[in-house]
Amino acid sequence: MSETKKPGFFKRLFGFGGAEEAAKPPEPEKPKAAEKPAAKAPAEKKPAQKPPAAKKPAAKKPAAKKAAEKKPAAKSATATSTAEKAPAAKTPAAKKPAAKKSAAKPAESGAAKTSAKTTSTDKKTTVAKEPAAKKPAAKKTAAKSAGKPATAASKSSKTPHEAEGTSKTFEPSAPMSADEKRRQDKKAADMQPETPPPDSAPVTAPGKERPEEKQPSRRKEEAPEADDEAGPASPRPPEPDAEPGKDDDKEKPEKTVPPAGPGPADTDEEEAGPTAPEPKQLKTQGSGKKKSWFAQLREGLSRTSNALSDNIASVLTKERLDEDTLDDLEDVLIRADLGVEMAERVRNIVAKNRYDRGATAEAVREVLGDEVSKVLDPVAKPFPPMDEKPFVWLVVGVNGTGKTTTIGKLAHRFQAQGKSVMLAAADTFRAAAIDQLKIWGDRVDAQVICHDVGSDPAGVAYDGLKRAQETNTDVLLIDTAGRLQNKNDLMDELAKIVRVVKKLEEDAPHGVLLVLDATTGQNALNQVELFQQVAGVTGLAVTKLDGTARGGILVAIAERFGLPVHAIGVGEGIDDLESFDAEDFARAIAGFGRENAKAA
Ligand SMILES: Nc1nc2c(ncn2[C@@H]2O[C@H](COP(=O)(O)OP(=O)(O)OP(=O)(O)O)[C@@H](O)[C@H]2O)c(=O)[nH]1
Repeated sequence: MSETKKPGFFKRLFGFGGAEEAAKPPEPEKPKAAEKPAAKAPAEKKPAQKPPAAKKPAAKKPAAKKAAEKKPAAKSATATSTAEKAPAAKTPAAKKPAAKKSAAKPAESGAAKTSAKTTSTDKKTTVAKEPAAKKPAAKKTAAKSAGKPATAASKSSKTPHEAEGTSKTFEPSAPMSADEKRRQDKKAADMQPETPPPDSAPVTAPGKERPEEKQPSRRKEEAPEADDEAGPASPRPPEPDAEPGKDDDKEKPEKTVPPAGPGPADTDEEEAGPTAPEPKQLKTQGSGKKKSWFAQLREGLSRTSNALSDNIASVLTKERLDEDTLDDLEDVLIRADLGVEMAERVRNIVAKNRYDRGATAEAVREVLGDEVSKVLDPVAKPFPPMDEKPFVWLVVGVNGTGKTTTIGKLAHRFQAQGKSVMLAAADTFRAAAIDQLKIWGDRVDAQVICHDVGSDPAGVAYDGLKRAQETNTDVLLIDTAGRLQNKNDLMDELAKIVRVVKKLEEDAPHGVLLVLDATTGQNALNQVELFQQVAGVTGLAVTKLDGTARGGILVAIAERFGLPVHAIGVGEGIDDLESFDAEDFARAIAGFGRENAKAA
């Protein structure tokens, strides 16, 4: 594979977020402190940390609790325009000879790639790749929302471009001589690598709000076996303004990767037609020295843990703990998205054990680490064995959370376990989404089943499963769109996919993986709730834990829903998907190094 740059490069080069970071409003939570010294296991380890485990936290501050739990008002679905009915002016992919492309060219334009794809099992189905050969491979508080990260309003009011702060053009202000002009042009050209081309799709933090988009023309196309289903798929609504995952709670853009793939804010892509996005810059597997898992996690969560550690230290200024200090501590924990239950528990333990003596920040972090670990331990579960063949994963989630990327990473991971993998592009909303999956298919050398943009997602899922059965493929990963206008549309679409695949395989889908973006903070809780209702989620993958200050949300999710967390995303690279280790995560978030680690 020829992924050229590591995605983390720009991130590390610019710090988290680069230009975007600079452009965003200051976060209250962070007096930027140097990273805490790692691995400081307190000498007197875990003093009497045996809290009455299920002890109901003191019934104090009910109002506060409510306030904190109150969800950031999910925006109501407001988009009004109706789906366009323009018949897609596409020509069904003609049967083309198999032209398996080298996966080593991710940088090729997707359009070119697309045209080179092998096609056609069925009329409209495009098989983007020959079957991949098996390759063993390699409350009062939230209340304090005033103090809450300057998230919401200020951010959401930004246009993508404002938020990105990236588009730079070079315009001479006055007529210039030819020489000057040449010099200017050269200068501009020299800067190009660091500056996204002005006409490239802006890449912003996923899930960001974007202006209303034009609906891609949608051809009515039904799943082959779905005609007797609940009628044609409801016409696609326009891009909603009010998706569960993209409102005020969204953390500021974490990063801007210069030439980037189809981020969620790629406003122009729909209109631009099926032009493949620039491939994301992936961390090439095996290239460079890969950090240990814990080091990567610790680094990724450093924003969360640094902010938390600093804030904990800042409230523990008195010699003795008093109620005010404990309240402040609780607030700090709630603001870190850890959840009210966790915050209260830690508060109570600290109060119980340390009240008369005062508490050090380190001791509090010890308590926190232990408690977080207890909550996460039961949900840290690897992927199931996937004995069924093909094992069908329906991958769901709000747009921009990292579904497609996670699918690519998973394909790579499953292949490394000796499984053959097929991908189905049932996110037919955007051409770019389909192309993005194809690019991933190329990278991991997996067959991609796709139809045209605007076609019926259930049809794609059906064809994907059929093809996976025919080719004896081990795992089928179905990408879906999460950009539906409202819950009913979402429910209809996902329900139809499920009905249709069940016609071929009664037990399918065998797993429903919800991909959550950790940077969305509390909104992730709403998303779990919604997708649990509409799709029966069986497990979670939590992405973008690298560089977010809101990693605590995973704890709140675990505490509230108890759903298995199969994997976490800690970067954009193909290898940046890790199994979830509760203790490692707990220690990283509490700002400790890992004892006995060969890590770091
Ligand atoms: N830093 C970081 N970025 C990630 C991670 N996972 C995905 N991304 C990036 O998030 C952006 C959105 O990812 P996608 O895979 O396109 O998300 P999606 O849910 O498929 O989006 P739609 O196709 O719009 O529904 C891309 O720029 C990814 O590279 C992660 O774990 N860490």
